[in-house]
Amino acid sequence: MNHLLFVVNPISGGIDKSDLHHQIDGCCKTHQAEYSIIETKGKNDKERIADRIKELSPDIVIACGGDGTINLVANVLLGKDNVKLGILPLGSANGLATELDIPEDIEGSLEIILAGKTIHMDVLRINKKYISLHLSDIGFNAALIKRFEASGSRGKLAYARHFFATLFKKKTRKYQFDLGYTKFNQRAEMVVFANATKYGTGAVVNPEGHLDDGKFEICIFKPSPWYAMFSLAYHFFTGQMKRSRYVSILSAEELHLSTKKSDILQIDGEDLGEYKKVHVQIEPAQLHVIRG
Ligand SMILES: Nc1ncnc2c1ncn2[C@@H]1O[C@H](COP(=O)(O)OP(=O)(O)OP(=O)(O)O)[C@@H](O)[C@H]1O
Repeated sequence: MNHLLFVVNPISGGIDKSDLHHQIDGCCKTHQAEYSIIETKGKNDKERIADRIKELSPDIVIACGGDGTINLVANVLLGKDNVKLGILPLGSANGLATELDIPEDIEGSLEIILAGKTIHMDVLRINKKYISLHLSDIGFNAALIKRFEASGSRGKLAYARHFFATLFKKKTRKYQFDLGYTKFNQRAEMVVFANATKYGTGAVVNPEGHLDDGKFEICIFKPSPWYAMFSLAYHFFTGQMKRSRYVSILSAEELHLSTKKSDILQIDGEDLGEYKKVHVQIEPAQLHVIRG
């Protein structure tokens, strides 16, 4: 019999989870699966989850929350091929769940978890410390995330307002790219380090990305006039970013990126502060992840 360990973030997405335990109980009974539940506290969670895994030896650990909760659980499961990572998307954006075709309804995602279709997913190691499972970037989008988070606002309208405010103040930086076999300089508004293909909004930044190909993509957004946002939006939402004259996409296994003036870095939706140097390295097949 499978043992499932649910890691529930009680505050993610601002979603009421009062019925979640009941739904988990119903679904696990139907599928004759044993289960345990642990709630995150926002402090020492990695250690508490690792202790529970040691104690229970679960077959699947399910991150119930947003991308931050998935990143937390993934950190504990790295390199453990015998424990699968499941996702119950209960965050505000749920970018990785969308990428893995996991629906946002609880019953639907539990069905997928119990069906057990998996991939061996790569992760990006950033500055030898953080892991990125989905999409990380330096520049425009990270500044937008920081601005939006600091405002404390929610919803699409507020997001659009902050998008335009960031757009009209956008900066460019001269970056040095060192991929080992080649080095070059390029001025850019944003550089994306992409394991996945699209943001939680559905905007496809990296149309040819794969979570399990042993590579990541560097998507370089070159300086553009403000009105280029119309053609960029078209390419984002039709999955044709490779055709944009303002964007270059390169495949890589390792990148040393540097700039003279620091800029904001975000990893899987979390603002990490400002950096002048970013080192990105692919770590292939680190997570055994359940997909739809
Ligand atoms: N019990 C808790 N109380 C307060 N904060 C918590 C608690 N448990 C986890 N956290 C915090 O929740 C954040 C992660 O939230 P997560 O990203 O999963 O959801 P979200 O932000 O609502 O969704 P998304 O990132 O997809 O927009 C982390 O910053 C973590 O420290």
